[in-house]
This record gives sequence, structure tokens and C-alpha cells, in this order.
Amino acid sequence: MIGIKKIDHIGIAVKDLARAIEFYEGLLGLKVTGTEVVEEQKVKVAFLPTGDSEVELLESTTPDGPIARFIEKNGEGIQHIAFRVENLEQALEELKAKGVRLIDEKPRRGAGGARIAFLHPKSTFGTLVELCERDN
Ligand SMILES: C[C@@H](C(=O)O)C(=O)SCCNC(=O)CCNC(=O)[C@H](O)C(C)(C)COP(=O)(O)OP(=O)(O)OC[C@H]1O[C@@H](n2cnc3c(N)ncnc32)[C@H](O)[C@@H]1OP(=O)(O)O
Ligand SMILES: [Co+2]
Repeated sequence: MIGIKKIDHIGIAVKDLARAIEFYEGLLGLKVTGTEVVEEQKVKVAFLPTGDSEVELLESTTPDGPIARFIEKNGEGIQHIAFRVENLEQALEELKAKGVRLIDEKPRRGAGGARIAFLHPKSTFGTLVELCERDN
């Protein structure tokens, strides 16, 4: 077993981060604890904690990134779910050995200094799954 600790965050694709934040902060009462550009993923993100997990709002920084493509095809909405794991490299090795299709064979750098990797939705019953490992 790969040792999932909790839902780390839910990734929500939005067209306009500032306007989405107005809703999540102004109307839902959540608070943005950080915003960041993650160049490798072509996204600008904002994190809003909700108890032990977070909402991650994602706006594309380019017309061709994964978030832009997702919105083009599906419109705005939930794009991925992220599970926190103890040991990402080991989890990836284990899943690969069991035939799961990995998008990332090795950990990449995510927001907030996390190590992240994605599993292909064709291998996960239709949901894009992110695994992430954090030091804290
Ligand atoms: C900052 C960081 C962090 O948290 O720290 C992040 O989260 S970055 C978050 C953004 N970064 C990422 O998403 C990186 C990983 N994502 C990717 O590599 C890509 O988006 C893929 C998931 C491989 C999809 O690629 P692409 O759009 O080129 O493929 P496609 O449209 O042909 O899709 C192939 C099939 O997968 C399905 N599909 C595509 N995206 C999906 C999604 N988000 N959830 C569920 N299914 C999805 C399509 O409907 C299609 O199924 P049918 O064939 O049945 O039509
Ligand atoms: Co994410």
C-alpha cells in the first residue's frame, strides 16, 4: 500500500483567478494563504485551506497548458484530486510495478515546495490524481 495520509488538496481550474478568489474569499469566507506561479505546470495557483485539506485554484499562464486545455474541453471545474503520501518515489515505483499509467515517472516540483506526480485518468477510473509529498 502506498500510504495515503489525507486529501491534500482539490484542484479547480478557473479562467480568472482574481475573480474566483473574490467568490471563495468574499462569499465562502475562505482565506488565500499563498499564490504562486509554477512555471513547469504553466499555472498560477492560489491555496485556500479548509480544515485539514486545501482548495487549489488554478489559472493557466499560457493558452496551451494543461489547465487551458482542460477548460477548453470541459469548462471550469474540478481538474484533479491530490493525495498526500509519505514517500512519493516509493509510491510511484509501486504503482508502476502494478501497471498504473504514470504521467510523471519521477517527482516534479509543485506549489509550496511540494514534490508532486500525476497518475493518468485512464488508469484511475476517470479522475486525474496527483500524489504529493511535503516536508511539514
Ligand atoms: C501546481 C501543481 C500543484 O498542486 O502543486 C498542480 O496541481 S498543476 C495542475 C495542472 N497540471 C497537470 O494537470 C499536469 C498533468 N496533466 C496532464 O499531463 C494532462 O492534462 C493529461 C491529464 C495527460 C491530459 O492531457 P491532454 O489534455 O493532452 O489529453 P486529452 O485531452 O487528450 O485527454 C486524454 C483523456 O483523458 C481525459 N482527461 C484529460 N484531463 C482530465 C482530467 N483533468 N480529469 C479527468 N480526465 C481527464 C480526457 O477526457 C481524455 O479522455 P477521452 O480520451 O476519453 O476523451
Ligand atoms: Co495540485
